[in-house]
This record gives sequence, C-alpha cells and structure tokens, in this order.
Amino acid sequence: MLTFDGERIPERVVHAKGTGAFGYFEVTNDVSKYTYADVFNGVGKRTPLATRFSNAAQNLGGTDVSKELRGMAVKFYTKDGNLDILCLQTPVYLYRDPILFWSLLHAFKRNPQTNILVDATARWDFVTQKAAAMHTFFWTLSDYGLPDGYRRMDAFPIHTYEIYNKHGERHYVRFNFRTEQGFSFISNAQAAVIQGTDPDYFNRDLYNAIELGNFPAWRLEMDMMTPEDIQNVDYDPFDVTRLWKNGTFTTVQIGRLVLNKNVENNFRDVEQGAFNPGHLVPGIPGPVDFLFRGRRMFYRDTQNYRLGRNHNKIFINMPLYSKTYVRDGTPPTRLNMKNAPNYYSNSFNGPIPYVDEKRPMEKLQVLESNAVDLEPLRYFYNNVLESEAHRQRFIETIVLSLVPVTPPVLQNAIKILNLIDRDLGARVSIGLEVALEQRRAQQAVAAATPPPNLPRNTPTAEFAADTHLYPKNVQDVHK
Ligand code: HEM
Repeated sequence: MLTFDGERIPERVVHAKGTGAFGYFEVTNDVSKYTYADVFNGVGKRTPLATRFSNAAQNLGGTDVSKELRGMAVKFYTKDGNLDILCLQTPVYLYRDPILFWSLLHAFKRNPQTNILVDATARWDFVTQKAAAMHTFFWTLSDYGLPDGYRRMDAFPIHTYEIYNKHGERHYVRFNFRTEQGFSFISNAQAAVIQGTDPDYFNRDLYNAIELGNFPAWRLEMDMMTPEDIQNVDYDPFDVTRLWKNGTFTTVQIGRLVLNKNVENNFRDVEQGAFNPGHLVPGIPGPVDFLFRGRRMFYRDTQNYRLGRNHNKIFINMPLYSKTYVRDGTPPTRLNMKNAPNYYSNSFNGPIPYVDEKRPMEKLQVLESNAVDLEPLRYFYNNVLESEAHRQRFIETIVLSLVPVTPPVLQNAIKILNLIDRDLGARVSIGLEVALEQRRAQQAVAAATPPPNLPRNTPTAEFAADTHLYPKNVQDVHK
C-alpha cells in the first residue's frame, strides 16, 4: 500500500502527455562529404533509436485532440554516444531569447486562478506583445496545428545545426523529418467529436499501427547552406522564428526513420526518457544560436529535478557504450563501474574529455536584427496556406480563439492582424463581429449560465498601482 502511495513522479513541466516507440534509422544516401557523424554514414547502416511523441501544453491526463505544438523526440543510440534530436511539428519557433520560455508556458498553460487550460487572453497577449511569436502561433492555428495523429505530421528540429566532414569543412543545415504516411489533419468539428470519445486518440493511433505491422516512417532530409551562403543571404539563417527563404539553400536526403516496436512498459521506456538536445555526436556539434545555448542547460536541469541526478543511468537513457567517474548520487547507481578508478586522469583506461580537433573554430558574421518583421507572417498567410479553403479554416479558428479575449488584448490583436495583411485583418474583424453577436444572443437566452470561457480576471489600475505584494482582501486576512 505504501509503495502504491508513492508511485507518481513529477510530470514533465512541458510536453507531459505523450507516448513512445522504438525503431531504427537507416542511411539511404551518402552524405559523408557533409558530416562524418557515424549515425549518418554508410548507406544501409541501421542505428537503433527510441522516440517520444507529445503535446506541449497538456498535462499528463489531458487530451490529444487540441490545436497546439507537438513534439517528436528521437534518441539515436549511435556508436559515438547518444544523439538526441528534439522536433516540433512546426518548422519555426516562437522566440529567439531563451529567457522567454517560462513566460510563454505560463501564458499557454493553466490560468493560476481558474486553473483552466486555455486562457485565450493570456495566449493572445503573449504573442501580440512579441509579434515574431505569432508566426509559430499561426502554424498551430492552421491545419498543421492538429494533424490526424503523430504518424501523419512532419517534424522539425528548427535550429540551424552546424555539421562538418572529416576534413573539417562546415555546412549549416536545417533537418526535416517528412512523414511517409502523408500529412492529413483533423477539422475543428471532428476534433470536438473525438475529444468526447477518445482523448488518447494520438496514442492509440500510433500504438495500433505498430502493433498491426503498419510501421510508420519518416524521411530525414537536410536543407543546407555553406558558410559563404550563410553570410550572403539577406536574412538571419539562425533565426528560429522564420523559415529559410526559397532559393537560398539545397536539400539532401539522409535516410529513413522507421518505428517497428511498441514499448513494453510506458513508465520504464517513455516516462523515464530524458531527451536532451545537448546530447550531440562528433560531426554534429549542433546549433550555435542563443536559444540553443539556453536549451543546452535547461533540459539537464529539469531532468535532474524530474528523474534525479543519475537519470542518464536509467536504462532507456544509457548510451550503447559508456564510461563514467560517477559512483554515487540518487539512484540508479548500480551500473557505476564499481571499483574502477573514480579520478581523472588515471592509468587504467578511464574516460577522457572529448576534444574534437577537426572542428573549425573561425567565427561567422551573420546578419542579425531585432526589428519586428511581419513579413514571415504575411508569407505564411498568402503562401504557406496553400488554398482559399485552408485560409478560411484558419480564419475561423482565429475568430473562435479571439471570442473570449478581453480588451485591450483584443484590439491589439486586430491591429497586428491588419498590419500583417489587410485581407486577414478584415476577414477576422467581420468574423469576430458575427461570433460576438451570436455569443451575446446565446448569453441573453441563458443569462444564468456562465459562458464556457470566463474572461480573464485582468488586474485593475488600482491593483497595478498597489505596491503591496498581495491584493487588499488577502492583506485583510493577514492583519
Ligand atoms: C528556450 C527554449 C526551450 C526550452 C527552455 C525548452 C524546455 C523544455 C523542457 C524543460 C522540456 C521537458 C523535458 C523533460 O522533462 O524531460 C522540454 C521538452 C521538449 N522540448 Fe523543449 N524547450 C525549448 C525549446 C524547444 C524547441 C525549439 C524544440 C524543438 C525544436 C523543443 C522540443 C521539445 C520536445 C520535443 C520536448 C519533449 C521531449 C520528450 O518527449 O521527453 N523545445 N523542453
């Protein structure tokens, strides 16, 4: 009984709800002139891997069927150690400065007062305050925000990775995992039905497909630029909030990721998984941008908290071959190399720090700008949304999400939508008028019933002026 009482560990602070599967990566093309990473070299070579798929904002018991960011995390067990590549289903990310992470998640997860998950005012407030973030937000409000299962979405590590070959020649790449199942999506109306009957729809779909031998696969390709290209484009190719412009890069296929085995135990093989983008291998030193620098630290920290200091000794996280000087600490500590010397350096074949002498050290100069640039958003609306039907569904979803938003966030959102594109602004404004009118009519009919989304309890001017930590009523209680 006491053992059962302690069965829970903290859920992931983000991406808590998910599922996983095992598989392999097979090299299909010779990319040795771009990288000497063992995992991507030798046509036909297979490397075992573990994956985890997730929804970014849901808690463990949440629903799969919501329009939001989704993750596909891959741990390649390579001969040179683990390579973890963490992807989202959007090819862009919300901001460049890692410090914004907690603000984003506070705005996008549960309201601290009502404990309701979708606080539309907070979400729109966050993205309209930092307009570059609207690009990723747009992707999630479009059909791409709710694919028909994890199997049918593409996945992008987003950052521009540095890679180099055995001669130390560099390239800069954006990796793309393209689903071989083909992209398809769930409409808002279908989502409402599935939500009521099968909130684990995504988990079930992946598990069943693998169990039936219908193994899902993704093609891994990379968009590439040389160091010269990088310095000659008229945008910052390390900027995670925007796409690389068409015509400025070439694309090369590397191989295929195939999932062919379900996990035996979700807690052991998925919940305890610690995917860390800082786990890189020789030949792929990784992204050099500021956001990634933050991410190199955050994952280790959160996993120390969630799983303990020795989380890389949990079976699912262990590299194929590993040596360590760590003998003590929070369990698991069994596989700790027992009586081998626990000091560095030693005469008994202990591990030595990894120094890659092939890695070129010259600095790059790239175009950087902190100006607010709405051009990627205009491009998304007019070009990435490939049809009028898709644009219409996108506008309907925006309208739906703006209905509960309170002023002045609402006015700000309309203003920015107009600045992005007049057609977009006008169509959202008209749709919103109609939706608000309908809501007013519904409220008049059912005056006693509270609306499904209560407006955010925005701080009043009086509250904002109050220099005390607590609002008045709490101070009264403490008197
Ligand atoms: C400042 C930026 C970011 C921070 C601070 C951050 C932080 C985190 C944290 C704390 C977790 C939970 C990890 C765990 O408990 O094991 C997580 C999970 C995840 N992150 Fe990020 N993240 C950031 C940006 C990104 C980006 C740009 C991507 C993808 C391109 C990404 C993809 C993922 C994925 C896929 C997971 C789920 C991993 C799993 O399945 O266990 N994150 N992130």
